[in-house]
Amino acid sequence: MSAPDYPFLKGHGTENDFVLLPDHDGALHGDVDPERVRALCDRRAGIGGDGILRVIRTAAIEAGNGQDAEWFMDYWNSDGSLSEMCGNGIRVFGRHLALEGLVDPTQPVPVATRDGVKALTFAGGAADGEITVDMGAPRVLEDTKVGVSVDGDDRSWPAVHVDMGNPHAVAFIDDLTEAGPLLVAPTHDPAVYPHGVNVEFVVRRGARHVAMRVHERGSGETRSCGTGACAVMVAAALADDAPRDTDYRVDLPGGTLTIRWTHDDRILMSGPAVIVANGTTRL
Ligand SMILES: N[C@@H](CCC[C@H](N)C(=O)O)C(=O)O
Repeated sequence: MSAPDYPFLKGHGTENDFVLLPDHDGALHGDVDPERVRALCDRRAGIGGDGILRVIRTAAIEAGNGQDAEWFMDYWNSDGSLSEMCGNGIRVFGRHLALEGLVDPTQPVPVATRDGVKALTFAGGAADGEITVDMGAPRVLEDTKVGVSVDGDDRSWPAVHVDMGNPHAVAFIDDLTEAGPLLVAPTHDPAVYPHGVNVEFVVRRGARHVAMRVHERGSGETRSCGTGACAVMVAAALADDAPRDTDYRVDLPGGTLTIRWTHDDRILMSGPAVIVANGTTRL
């Protein structure tokens, strides 16, 4: 008997790339488990991606319990671990729902996640324009420290601890190359981050304009991280004593995101989201 063919799509948001698994009622794909996630995300033996977005109805997944949204973003990192939230992923997820006619892009679209419901607003139609996500309120916690080792030289920096539903450590540095190749996770205080942390390295580019690199928990260095860009904006706005409702431009290796911290303490993240392929997989 041949292996079943499962439907998948591939998409990205500022080159943070994902394999989408449409599994609307939780019955089509069988188990989505860490081993399968790693196989699908493998860039040589699989389809390749920084993570998996299972597209499932909130009613069909326990993590969706009590959330008021039809669709649940079941996000997995490429190493098979779960995360509470993915800022680029949720825009790609929304683009897919809109393209398939599963939601109405002329209205705000609620999407349930492990960090609660987020609302998506589409600037263009289903297929075009940026998508803005209301990411909710950031939590700024006590400062901490991160470090890397570059050619045997140990470097460390103070870091701002920002929780965007998932954990972040934001370090301001002088030059983005200072952080080295980021092939392994930067050192951090395990007492502060018992479940690991996403680490952002940031430089100033101008007024309300920064650039960053990120080492993501569970995925390694990626071309972009939406929650990371939000954490960076919060750290920069605090350092600048910026008034609320000011837009920051955040440049990442894979593109640009615009982030606003509103007067009512919400973070709005705007950026592109693209579906590039669909097909079937035996994985
Ligand atoms: N790339 C994502 C964040 C994905 C989750 C992260 N690696 C974690 O483990 O918290 C984004 O765009 O926010």
